Amino acid sequence: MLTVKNLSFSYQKTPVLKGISFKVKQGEYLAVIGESGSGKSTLLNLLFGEYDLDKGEIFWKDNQILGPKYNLVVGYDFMKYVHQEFNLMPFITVEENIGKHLSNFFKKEKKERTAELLEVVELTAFAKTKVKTLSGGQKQRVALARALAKQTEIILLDEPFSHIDNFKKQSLRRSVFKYLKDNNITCIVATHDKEDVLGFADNMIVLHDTKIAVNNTPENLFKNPKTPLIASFFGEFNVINNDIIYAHQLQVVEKSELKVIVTKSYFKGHYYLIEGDLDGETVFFEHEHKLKANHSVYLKKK
Ligand SMILES: Nc1ncnc2c1ncn2[C@@H]1O[C@H](COP(=O)(O)OP(=O)(O)OP(=O)(O)O)[C@@H](O)[C@H]1O
Repeated sequence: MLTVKNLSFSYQKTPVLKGISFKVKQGEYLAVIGESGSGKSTLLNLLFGEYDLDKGEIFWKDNQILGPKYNLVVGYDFMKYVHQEFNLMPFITVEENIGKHLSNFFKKEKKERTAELLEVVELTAFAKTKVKTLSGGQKQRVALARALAKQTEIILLDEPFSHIDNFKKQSLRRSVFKYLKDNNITCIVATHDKEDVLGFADNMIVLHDTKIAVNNTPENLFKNPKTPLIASFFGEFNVINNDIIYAHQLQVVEKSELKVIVTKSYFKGHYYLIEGDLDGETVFFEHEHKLKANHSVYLKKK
């Protein structure tokens, strides 16, 4: 269990995080979301022991995570951290980078483990390629595999798929999160992307204004977003009569009290996102066809 108790931290005078408390069980995945600058990376840095806390405590099982004031070397054997900068060795190959911290004493194990991780991050074809010639997304995958190479109990990932192209992203996510679950590795992921969360995370916390605004399952937060900030993480939404309504929850009907003048249709693949005007306010809803601008339609919540 990871236990964070009443954590507060500031780089200078202004507090970045205040009174943060949460728990993550072994093998669970906690997503940390929040607007840019809300302190997601700072929280991961603190969990890793990179800074000293102003207040509070962090424990992994019985081990207290302490900052540089108490530790000569930052980090613990049971924890790995993949930063936004990957810190790879550019002049050696992908497989050498992944196996960098694995003992040469167990050559066969090292080879097998490296091969397994190359498969997890879908880079088997690049095993012998020098890292300096890789793209940003490929480097990100090497960094992930390297962090997983040595047995770890907990892994911290900061925007882990941000550099990966859309062709690869979905299968890579499935592969990495499956690996983490299968190996009972606790994982804390800071992300802007709902696709990193939905279908994978056990819980998510939303950082806002130095605090945890909510801590709940993605499903509960999606179905019942208490604030526009939470709803905005999941998709386009409207506030109509103080009610938060996602664009996909509105349908066009013959007649209703919500008369909307269409302003624009955006092609989204299997549907169109329609922008309209409802008594001077912009409203978004989904529709299977493109709608003509300036036409009026009536909307109803599904
Ligand atoms: N090394 C630092 N020194 C001083 N202030 C910092 C430092 N790193 C971050 N900050 C400040 O702390 C606040 C939180 O930053 P942080 O990087 O944790 O946010 P974030 O939620 O991860 O943002 P993003 O989503 O843009 O990565 C910001 O106001 C930022 O300017």
